Amino acid sequence: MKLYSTKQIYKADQISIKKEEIVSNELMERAALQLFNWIHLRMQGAPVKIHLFCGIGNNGGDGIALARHLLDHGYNIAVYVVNYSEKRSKDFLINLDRLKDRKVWPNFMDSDDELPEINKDDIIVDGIFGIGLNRTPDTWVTKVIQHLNASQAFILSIDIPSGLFAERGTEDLNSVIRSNFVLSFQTPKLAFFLPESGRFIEQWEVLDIGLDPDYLMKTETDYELIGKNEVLMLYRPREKYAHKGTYGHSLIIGGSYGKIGAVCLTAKAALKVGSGLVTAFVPKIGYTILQTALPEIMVLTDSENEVLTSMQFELVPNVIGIGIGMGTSEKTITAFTKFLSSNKQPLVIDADALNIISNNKGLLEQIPEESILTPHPKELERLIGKWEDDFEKLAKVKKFSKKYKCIVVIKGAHTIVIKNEKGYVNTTGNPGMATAGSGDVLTGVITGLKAQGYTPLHAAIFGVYLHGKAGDIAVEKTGFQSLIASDLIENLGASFLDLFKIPEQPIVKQDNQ
Ligand SMILES: NC(=O)C1=CN([C@@H]2O[C@H](COP(=O)(O)OP(=O)(O)OC[C@H]3O[C@@H](n4cnc5c(N)ncnc54)[C@H](OP(=O)(O)O)[C@@H]3O)[C@@H](O)[C@H]2O)[C@H](O)CC1
Ligand SMILES: [K+]
Repeated sequence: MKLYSTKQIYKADQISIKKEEIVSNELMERAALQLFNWIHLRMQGAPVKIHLFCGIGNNGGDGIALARHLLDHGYNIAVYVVNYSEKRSKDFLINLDRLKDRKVWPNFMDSDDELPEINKDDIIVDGIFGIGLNRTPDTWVTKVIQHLNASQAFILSIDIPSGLFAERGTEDLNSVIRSNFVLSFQTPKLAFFLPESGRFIEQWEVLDIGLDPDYLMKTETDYELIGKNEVLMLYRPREKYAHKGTYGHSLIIGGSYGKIGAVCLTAKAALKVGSGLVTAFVPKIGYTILQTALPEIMVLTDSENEVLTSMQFELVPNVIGIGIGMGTSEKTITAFTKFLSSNKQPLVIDADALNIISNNKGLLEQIPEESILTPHPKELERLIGKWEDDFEKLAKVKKFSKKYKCIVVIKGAHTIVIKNEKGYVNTTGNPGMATAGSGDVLTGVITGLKAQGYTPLHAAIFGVYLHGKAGDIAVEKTGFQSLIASDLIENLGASFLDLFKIPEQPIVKQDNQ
């Protein structure tokens, strides 16, 4: 699913209005009707108090128009206008008049002296600010927002939680509505998926307000949301006459005393996603462990017992996953530096390999084009430096990806894969996956996919999705706390199978049955 920017949404509005020869408040009416239908379907006329807090722009206009539909259907409403500016939008005013025609006068709030009482069993509709927010709200508006947050009532936000910037960092996090549900028009906003802003959104859904399909289809976006439909297009079916050589050879380089388990996880994950052959290159101490734990793989060893001191081998793998549990001893740093100067194979670079590179940025010039880097937040910071907010982080990673011609996997609740100017936001995964070895498994998954012939970008996007899905399937059986990295590996098969599951259809009973 494409994630359109606010600029693109405003443009889509203009094009739709022109093409369909409609006036702009018809779009607002569509938005309000969609909101109403969503609420009505769930509430079925229940006499719960609904407080609608509306700003003076089009987000507020949506709220005022929604209030009219709720009123017409007998809902118990109270309408407030958070009067933060004199510049009321045209469509807000049209809808305010329509409401007044029904003898409803909203409560105009100009300060926080007049905060209304809200019960925890009431519902709040949040239409104070939408995507037009362009500066931090005034102190009194922030106090209103805090009052709503403190009420414990269910908060339904229109388009975006009020106070949250859709495309830049929010300076004052106290001025943001904590939404239980966001109904977002036409596209979810990028802010919903980033660690600092995503926490304000419990759930979201997109409402289609029929913006020009032609424009939406043709328009390229900077970000895409990756779900099942997107990865199904990437899936490469197996051929009947294939043999193990068809699906490539993954080499996993890593391990040190006490960290051979990490290599076990990576190597096994590479096998489990279908790499034809997997070889691990580890210090001698890993030999028996790997041969015992994973009879399906081959093992090469360094001359040293506890750390890697040379990374030389004769085989020619299709891809190398490197860094897992490797440590950063002097000898390993020297070996890794030498390896980079002669290596021509595609790389998936993780953990200590990233840390070594962070300490010697010149090494970045030596990584092959289209290598995949898989840093967690701390590793990323060592690599690109500190950032002010999540949006600056994304901008910095894009620049980094372009400069070093690599793909960066920014690990997090919504892992984002960046290649040049474009970002792919993953939708699978859960907090149970914040556990030891989860990243080692991801490195194995991406390496194993790359070995089979997926392009580096597709291996990264698909790998991140499968890894998260395996976690979602596993957590159903283990719960968040008990999920461990091995559970992810065990569920990679189920994660593939899930791609082809047909969603269950609701059973519709006929009258004569
Ligand atoms: N295609 C769609 O998705 C449609 C969306 N709709 C809804 O429209 C809003 C966006 O509406 P807009 O009027 O552009 O913006 P807002 O309602 O978010 O804000 C109104 C104005 O408030 C001013 N502003 C911004 N920040 C502040 C602040 N901190 N304090 C005070 N005032 C502020 C700003 O105007 P200025 O000229 O003063 O800068 C805003 O313009 C979208 O979210 C949807 O809900 C349409 O209804 C249908 C199509
Ligand atoms: K809002």
